Amino acid sequence: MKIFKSYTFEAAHFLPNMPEGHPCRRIHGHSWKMELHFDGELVMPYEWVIDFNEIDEVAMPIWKILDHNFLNEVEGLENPTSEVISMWVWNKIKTSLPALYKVVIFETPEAGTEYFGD
Ligand SMILES: Nc1nc2c(c(=O)[nH]1)N=C([C@H](O)[C@H](O)COP(=O)(O)OP(=O)(O)OP(=O)(O)O)CN2
Ligand SMILES: [Zn+2]
Repeated sequence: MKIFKSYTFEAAHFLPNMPEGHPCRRIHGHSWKMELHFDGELVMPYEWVIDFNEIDEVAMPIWKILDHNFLNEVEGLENPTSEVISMWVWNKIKTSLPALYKVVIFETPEAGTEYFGD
């Protein structure tokens, strides 16, 4: 059984490795979406995989780092592509919630990354 929770956050970034004059090298902002997907058996007698509230307890401290922040100043996000952010989120969550099987980052409604931990 697969379950997920999603979180939106507002954050600014720029991509420092892009060439001079490239629009992504200028500071700009997005309404990002982070999805956390889990895979596991139903736990009885609750008949759920993980309590959504337990996911929140792990995810919210991470969300607080990201929301209304300048991502380039966050340790590990010096080059904050969607790919880097999805790996960063995975590494922060996987130990606490081992059933994590996919992190999805939407940089815009049309573009983003899926990361499965390898
Ligand atoms: N593989 C990646 N490509 C790009 C990333 C990224 O993280 N991974 N990031 C960017 C920029 O940050 C850009 O802000 C977002 O990309 P884009 O989809 O091009 O967004 P736009 O709104 O500018 O695109 P439209 O053409 O208006 O749809 C670029 N590439
Ligand atoms: Zn961007």
